[in-house]
Amino acid sequence: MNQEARVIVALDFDDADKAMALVDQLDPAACKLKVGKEMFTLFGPEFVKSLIARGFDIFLDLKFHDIPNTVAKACKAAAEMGVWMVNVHASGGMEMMKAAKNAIAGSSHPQTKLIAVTVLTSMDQAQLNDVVPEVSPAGQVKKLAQLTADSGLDGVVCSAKEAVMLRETHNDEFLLVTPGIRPAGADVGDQKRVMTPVDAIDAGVSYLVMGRPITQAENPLAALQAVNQSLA
Ligand SMILES: O=C(O)c1cc(=O)[nH]c(=O)n1[C@@H]1O[C@H](COP(=O)(O)O)[C@@H](O)[C@H]1O
Repeated sequence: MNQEARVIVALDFDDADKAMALVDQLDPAACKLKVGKEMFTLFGPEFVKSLIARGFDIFLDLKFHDIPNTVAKACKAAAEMGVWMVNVHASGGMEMMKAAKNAIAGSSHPQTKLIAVTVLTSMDQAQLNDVVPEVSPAGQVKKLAQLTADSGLDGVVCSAKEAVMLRETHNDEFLLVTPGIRPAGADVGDQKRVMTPVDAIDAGVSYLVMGRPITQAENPLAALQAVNQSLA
């Protein structure tokens, strides 16, 4: 594969051996990997470092959301682990995002990308309005993406449904990383704002985050290959 891998496989396992059995089948040229709250809480930095040692780009998805000083220090620690990408919640505000960005820039691994979560892909209008009244998911994503760009971050996590709208104001340098990706006919699970891989890339998405459609497939490698072929 000559093109950079666009699929980020979400390793959401409660068992490191099961995760490694999957990783053993995967090629760093064909996908990147995401380590989230479950696996990081269970297996920590050593697990992340073992994946980096195998040549994978790692998105450390811990969605930091705290006061600026705390988030900045957490992001610096993540960058110094050698991860490719780390994230915070955009709703933490500009001061928090700028502090995080500056901390990474001053770390020993300043190339680590920093992106911000806008509105979780598991939220629909009703759930969002329980938290923030009288806004649509698209409206809230637009506002938080602008705040993220103004804070100097590398991009956002959003749903692919918002990609076309965001590409009207943000060029390709601004990364759109989208979970909630489901091949046609796949089980949606708890995701609400979903799209197929091909439609997402056509809409201007930079990277597709895919968990269960690959990790829970009977043949995960074949599932990943089918996605990559559909994008070729
Ligand atoms: O930041 C994320 O990665 C994320 C943000 C978001 O809005 N929605 C979302 O599903 N995610 C993550 O993306 C992955 C999606 O997994 P699947 O629904 O199994 O494909 C999970 O690891 C989630 O934690």
